[in-house]
Parts: sequence; structure tokens; C-alpha cells
Amino acid sequence: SLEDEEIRARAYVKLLNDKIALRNNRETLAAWKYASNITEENLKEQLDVSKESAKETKEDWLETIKFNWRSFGDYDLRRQFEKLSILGKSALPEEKFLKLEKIISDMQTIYSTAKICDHKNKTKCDLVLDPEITDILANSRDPEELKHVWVEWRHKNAPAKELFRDYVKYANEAAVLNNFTSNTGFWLYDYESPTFVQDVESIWEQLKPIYTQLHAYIRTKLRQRYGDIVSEKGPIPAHLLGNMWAQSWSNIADFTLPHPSAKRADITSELLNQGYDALKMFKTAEEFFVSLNLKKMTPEFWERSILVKPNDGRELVCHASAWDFFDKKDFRIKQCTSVNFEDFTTAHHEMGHIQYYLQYSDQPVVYRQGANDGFHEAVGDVMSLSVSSTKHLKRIGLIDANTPDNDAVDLNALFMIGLDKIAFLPFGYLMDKWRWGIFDGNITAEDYNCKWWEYRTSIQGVEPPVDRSEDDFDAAAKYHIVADVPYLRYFVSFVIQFQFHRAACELAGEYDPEDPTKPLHKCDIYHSTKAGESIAKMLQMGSSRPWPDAMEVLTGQRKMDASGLLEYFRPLHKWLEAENKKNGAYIGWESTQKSI
Ligand SMILES: C=C(C[SeH])C(=O)N1CCC[C@H]1C(=O)O
Ligand SMILES: [Zn+2]
Repeated sequence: SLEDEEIRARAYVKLLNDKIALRNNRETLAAWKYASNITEENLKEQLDVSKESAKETKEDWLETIKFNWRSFGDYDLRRQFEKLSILGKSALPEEKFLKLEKIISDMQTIYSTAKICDHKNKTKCDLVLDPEITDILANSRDPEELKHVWVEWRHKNAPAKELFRDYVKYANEAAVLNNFTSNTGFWLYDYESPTFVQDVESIWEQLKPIYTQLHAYIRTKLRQRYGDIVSEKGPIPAHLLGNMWAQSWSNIADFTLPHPSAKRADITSELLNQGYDALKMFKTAEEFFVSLNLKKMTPEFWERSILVKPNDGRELVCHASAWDFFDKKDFRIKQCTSVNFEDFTTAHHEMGHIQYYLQYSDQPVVYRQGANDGFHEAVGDVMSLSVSSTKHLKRIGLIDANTPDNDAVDLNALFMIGLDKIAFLPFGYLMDKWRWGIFDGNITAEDYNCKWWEYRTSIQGVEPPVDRSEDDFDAAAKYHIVADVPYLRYFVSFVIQFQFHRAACELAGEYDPEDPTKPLHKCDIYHSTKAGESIAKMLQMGSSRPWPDAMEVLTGQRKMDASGLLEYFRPLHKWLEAENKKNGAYIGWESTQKSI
């Protein structure tokens, strides 16, 4: 009978989850070994382990789908079987599966080992992205040097184009074997909403005004600094924004602040002056989580993480990442940490992933995921929103407690956060809009680069510093494109993290919509065990319920919406509108004059 089958199914799925945990552990150990030491041998070993894992996964899947799980009465049992009935890449025949795995590894290796020559010293050709090239983009104010590293970095990553074409082919084949129309459907599946793309698009429409105001103001400041290489009404040249992908602009805060005279101490120099190293940055981050009565890191975390770029000459993937080894003890971060505020923020971001892993570690493996992928990216950033507040930086001594706290200082601080959070939004949106277009067949390989720049100019309002052609493949300059990592998660995170922050701040008594002395952007939830308790409850659920149920636990809301972000930046939005009006700044941008 169905009852008997459900009883059998419950026992089956318990054993299967434990089996999957062991398999995931083996796979993750092999993946870690390769990502932290890129050698032929480690690649071979990783491919062998994932081949074996795919084989076993498919065998288990054949057993799983024999159950009549769609008719089960028990919601939780049905949900577990639904998730276990999605085979993923393992649906591919072994030889194609291995080809796809190798293509992704090879693209990632090109990116992680790419080196360029120094603009000022043509014989020095060992500059890598992290830290040298990143530091040049952040600190150089020489447009020729910035153009050089921008162009050279893309030149070194263009060879990924042929690999990417095959990646699209095999990824789509795998998706179709999972009964999706294309890889787009497979990537969107866990958002459990047929209108998710429309919801994202309508949120972007609500956020466009504040982005366009910030864009207009920054273009004005860049014209003052760099002159006519920045047009008055066109897109902003992408190499001048302090970041290789123009996705976060906080590195050009020093000459764009609303009140330059009220400039606060540079946090990066404070970190250096106070003798911070990578370990102390992560210990400080951990202390913030523990202050909310969230979990501390495990002994294995401190023993096995890589928090500083190894200097033994090995090649490794430096892009920051957090790892779950599915044994409830072994959790790691791999980050080539520099002592600066950007990496201090990233340390909190990565530790947010570890905190989520810890909180849901008692869930069956099938539920050890974010409620949706945006939740996983939001956890650490919620902490960073408090840590970045002037109040908190004074509490931990990174800003001198005696420095005055006036409106000018306050607006500068809000502006700094806006250069990260507002500037990011169109980039977070267009990254997968471009890939969905490719997976769905609307963008063909002949148009990869011109479509990329069509979206970058029309949606983000940035343009290349030099002409581009289809010999270029500029999307490959970004890690997630070559590493098969979806990106919508970050757009979702940058929206919902303000809903989470607002709820946490209310619980902490730090924000009151009726009390102008407690605006959202001044909130610091440090030591609020009340806020921590609700956050923990949401995180413990993992993906055991649809994400609106998880969001409701912390915020009382069931919908993703822009109200939290707009509330947080309201004072800045008002100031930008007034400032742009005063400057007679052109709002928005005309099409680029560059040939793309
Ligand atoms: C820090 C990580 C690892 Se999950 C990251 O990739 N992030 C964090 C913010 C956006 C995105 C990026 O760097 O592009
Ligand atoms: Zn992340």
C-alpha cells in the first residue's frame, strides 16, 4: 500500500542522505585539493573522484525514482524525494560528463593562472589578479596604466571562448536530460517561483532611479578628475571605477566623497597600523557572529582553512570561497587575504557561508543548502552592514572614538556603502541575463561579445576604454563565467540582505521607522542575541521549506522587495538628486561611441 511504501521510503531516504554525505565529502576533499594546488595530478584525481561519484549518484537515482513519491502524503518526504530526483550533470553519459568537468576546470585554470606585464616595466610579466592587478585597479589614478591592465587581463582570458562554447553545449544537454528546456531552467529551479525572473526585473526597475543618480554623480566627479576621456552624457569608461569589472566603486571613494573635508580615517591604514593580519581579521569576524550568540568556527576550520595566499610558488584558485565538507565538523574558507577593508568585508561574507553550514548541519544532506542561493550570499553581508557602520567601527577601535559624528561624516559613510551596494545592482542582474540568453539560444557564439557590451552599456552604463570585437571574449574576465557559478544569487542577496538587516535592527532595538534618531543605516546589531536568535532560526531551516517560509521567520515578509535597500539609502538618494540638479548633471547615458 502507499502507507507501506512511505514507511519504506522514509528509511530509504535516511540511508541515502547519509550515503550522499560520504560521497559529497570525498568529492569536496578532491575539489579542495585541486583548487588549493593546481597540478595535472590533482586535476586527474579530482576528475576520477567526480566520475566515480557521478556513477554512484546515477545508480542511486534509478532507485529513488522507482518510488511513487509524488503521491506521498508527507510533505517533507515528498520534498526530499523531489530534490533527490534531480540528477544534475550526472545525467550526462560518462564521457560527456568528464568533458564538461574538464572544460570547467580548464577555463578556471586559465583565469587563476593568468599573468600580465607591468605597464611601467615591460620586462616584469608576473602580475596576477590577486593581489597585484586588483591593487592597481584599486589604487592607480593613471588612466593609461588602468587601461593597460584592463585590456591585458581580458586579452589573457579571451582563449576561454572556445571552451565556453562547448561548456554551453554540454551544460544544456545535461539540463535537457533533467527535463529542463535549457540550463536557464536548471539554474532557476531552486528559486521555486515561475515568476522569479519577472520579479527580479521589476525590482531592478524600482532600483534603477537610485543607480542612475549615483552613476550621474560619479561621472561628474570622474570628468573633474580625468577630463574628456569621460564624456558628459555617455557611459562611464569601465577602467576608471576602481574594480576590474566595475561592479563595486568603493575604491574611488577618496576623490568622489560628498564631503571631502569630512573624510574619515582610512580603515585600511587603521587595520595596518593596528597590526591586523589575515588571522586577526577572521578572528574579529568570528567574534561578531559569537556576539549574536551564533556559532563559533570549528577547530577543523582554523586548522584547514587557507586564509593567506601560500608563498611556496604553487598555483591556486584565489577567488574567495567557503567550503562545506558535509561531515558536520570540517568547514573551510580559502581566501588570498590582503590586509584591507575590502578583504575584511569579504572575510565576513565568507564566514556568513560557514555560519549557514553550521546552522543547518543537522538537516538531512538534501536540505543543507540556502533557502535559495541568494540567502547564502546574504548572511555575511548582513553582518558587514553592521560592522561597516561608523558606530561599530568606533566600538572596535578602527575609527577613533573622539572623531566628530556629524551629518557630513554620516553621509560620507552611507555613500561608501552605496558605492558597493548600489553600484553592484545592474552588474548582478546582467551577468545571468547574458548567460540565460546564451543557454536559451537567443545569443549565439558570433554575438557573445557584442551582446555582452550591449548589456554592459545599456543596463550598467559602462563602456570599454578601447574598441572591442568578437576576437575578444570579455565576459571570461569574470571568475563566475569561467567557473560555472550562477550569479543571480548576488543580485538577490543585495536586495534581501537589507530586508534581513532591517528586521534584525528592529529586533536589536537599533532601528525604528518612526524614530528619526534611529535610521536604518546607523544600525549596529552587535551583541543583540535577540536578532541572532531569529537569524539562527531562519538559517537552521536550510532548504527544508520554500524560501518565503524562511524569510518570514526573520522578517515577517514572504516577498523579496527593494523597500529595505531604498529605506537604508534614502538620505543618500535625496542628496544625490539635489547634488546632480545643482551640477546640472545629465541623468542617464547615451549609447557608447566605442565600436563594440
Ligand atoms: C566573495 C565571493 C565568493 Se561567494 C563572490 O564571488 N562575490 C561576493 C560579492 C559578489 C561576488 C563577486 O566577487 O563577484
Ligand atoms: Zn559568497
